[in-house]
This record gives sequence, C-alpha cells and structure tokens, in this order.
Amino acid sequence: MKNNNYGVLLVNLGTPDEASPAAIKRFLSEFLHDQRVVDMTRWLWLPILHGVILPIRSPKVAKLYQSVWMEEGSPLLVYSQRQQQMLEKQLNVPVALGMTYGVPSISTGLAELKQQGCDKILVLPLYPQYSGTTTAAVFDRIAKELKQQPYIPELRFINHYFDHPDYIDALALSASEFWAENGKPDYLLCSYHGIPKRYADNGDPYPKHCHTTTEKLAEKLAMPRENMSMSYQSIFGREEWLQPYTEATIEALAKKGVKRLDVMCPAFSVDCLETLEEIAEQCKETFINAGGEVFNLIPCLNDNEAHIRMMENLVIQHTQGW
Ligand SMILES: C=CC1=C(C)c2cc3[nH]c(cc4nc(cc5[nH]c(cc1n2)c(C)c5CCC(=O)O)C(CCC(=O)O)=C4C)c(C)c3C=C
Ligand SMILES: [Fe+2]
Ligand SMILES: [Fe+2]
Repeated sequence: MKNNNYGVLLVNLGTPDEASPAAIKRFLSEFLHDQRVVDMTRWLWLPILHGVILPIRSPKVAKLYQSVWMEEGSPLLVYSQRQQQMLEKQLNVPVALGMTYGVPSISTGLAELKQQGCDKILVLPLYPQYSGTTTAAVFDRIAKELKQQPYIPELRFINHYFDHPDYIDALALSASEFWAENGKPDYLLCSYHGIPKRYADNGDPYPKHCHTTTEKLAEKLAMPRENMSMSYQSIFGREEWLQPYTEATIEALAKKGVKRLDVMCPAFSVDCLETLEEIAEQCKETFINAGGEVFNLIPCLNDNEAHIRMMENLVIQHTQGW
C-alpha cells in the first residue's frame, strides 16, 4: 500500500446485527437516543421511547428485517463491506468502515486506521445529501471518540456530494443500464428518506439538496419532467415530515393511469430495509392495489463500479496536498 499516512473512514447509518427483536431493540435504542435524530426534550421523549416505541416497534420491525436479510447478514452491512473492500483495493490506501449506530462502530473504524499508521483521516459519510440527522450525527460521533485521545489525527470531512457530477453520472448510468435490460417505465419516481419538516424549516438544507439531485438527474437522463418527480419516504411519528410522501404519490400515480412505475432511492448509498422492504414490497403492493401493473425498484448504487469510482474521485479531490 502507498504510504501517505492517510486513511479513509467510510460511514453509514448502521443496522441491527441480527434480525431478532432483541437485536433490533438494541439498535433502535442507540439510534433513537441521538438528539440529532429525535430532538424532542428528553423528559418527554425517553418515556415514549422506552415505554412505547422500543417494545412495540422492535418485534414488528424484526419481521420486516427478516424478509430482506441476506445469507451474509443485513443488506446495509453486506453492501457497505463490499464498498469498503473495493475502494481500498482501488485506492491502495487503508479504508475502514464505521457505522454511526451499531457495529462496526466509528470507534473501531478509527482504531483500525490508527493501527495502520494513519495520522490523517478523510471521513466520507455515505449520505449524498447533507442532513443534520445523518451527516452531523457522524461528526458528533467522531468528535466524541477523539475527545478521549491525547493525539488527534488531521481530519477532513466530506459534508455532501448531492450535485457531484460523478454521483449524478453513476445514478444516470444505473437507471439506463436497468432500462436497457428491463425496458423503460411510464414514470420515474425518486424517493428520498424523509425528515421532519420542522428540521428543514429550522435550516437543514436536506430538501434543497434532494431537489438539486433530482433536477440534475432528470437533465442527465433527458427525462421529460412530466414523467419524473420526487417524494419522501420512511415517515416516523406524528408530526409533519417533508412532502410529498412517497406512498401517497405512488397511489396517486397509479390512479392517474401510470401502469409501469420505476422508483430510485438516491439518498441511500446501499440497499437496506427502507429500499428492499418499504419500497420494493410495501410500495409495490400499494401501486398494484391502486391499479398499477409493473413496479420496479432500481437498485441503489451499492458496489457498482461507477459508484466506487465516484468515491475514489471524491477521496482524490479531498486529499489534495496530503
Ligand atoms: C426517527 C427519525 C428518523 C430520521 C430523522 C431519519 C433520517 C434518516 N434516515 C436515513 C437512512 C436510513 N434510515 C434507516 C432506518 C430507520 N430510520 C428511522 C428513523 C429516522 N430516520 C428508523 C426508526 C429506522 C429503522 C427502521 C424502522 O424502525 O423503521 C435506514 C436503514 C437501516 C437498515 O438497517 O437497513 C437507513 C439507511 C436517512 C438518509 C435520513 C435522513 C436524511
Ligand atoms: Fe432513517
Ligand atoms: Fe421504513
């Protein structure tokens, strides 16, 4: 390996280590304790979390995870590990994987890089669109970890890549390759993970980033704008989230006469519960029940060659001078 003394920490959200209610409860508990994710006053939120959400949601969500679980484990982890291995091979510098919640943690990822002699670290959160709920949560974890160390490495942090030409190209290529094999749909919907609307009103740029990604992708695909739009999925809790909601959009499209619908999920770097179950299973059922005929989830970029090349270029750009 080259010895520039720098390493890359790839970060994603994290996932349960088993598809059992107990493992999911552990994961959700860590995730939903983070005030970046749920900002409600602690004395109000903690009784709801421990008294209602964890006991009720864990067994329910366990069944959903079981429906997408792969032989090697949770899809989010399996694809993330492939990305780490491929990027390391491609760059020929140490690349470690760390999850904000669960294992492998950010702490073990940083330790791995330290052990390999890296005193410069580039952090690449695999969230193309910045959100305080995801990207800033990564930053918090890194700061918390390094707080305990006498020597901190030189750090660089990639905030977003929602409009990076290589990212847009990778998305466009994955759609065109999918269509070359399966034919073109009547309509393409870009479904992004949602956040509470209030967070955006308070300055989270996430929806602006999602809009830009969609616009640039539409342009690149030369897709007529009447045949393409965007929406937000994975609503949680009672307050209003970013609109339009994915499920209602899909139902309306079927009722308007769209027979074949393809959905892409550009905010997800890898396929996971939210794409493989919520979109490919639940939303497909909604579409068919409302009169649609053919529904496809275009897979996430996962370990696509173009996706790894995009990461490689991001790393090269952000390590100039190292
Ligand atoms: C409670 C609020 C949540 C916010 C805000 C939120 C933002 C957010 N999440 C992702 C990416 C992922 N989320 C995933 C699962 C997931 N998300 C929430 C809640 C919030 N997400 C929950 C409770 C869960 C767990 C499943 C469930 O109980 O429904 C995942 C998948 C993880 C997996 O194991 O496969 C991803 C990825 C983004 C990008 C985002 C904000 C932009
Ligand atoms: Fe989420
Ligand atoms: Fe979901």
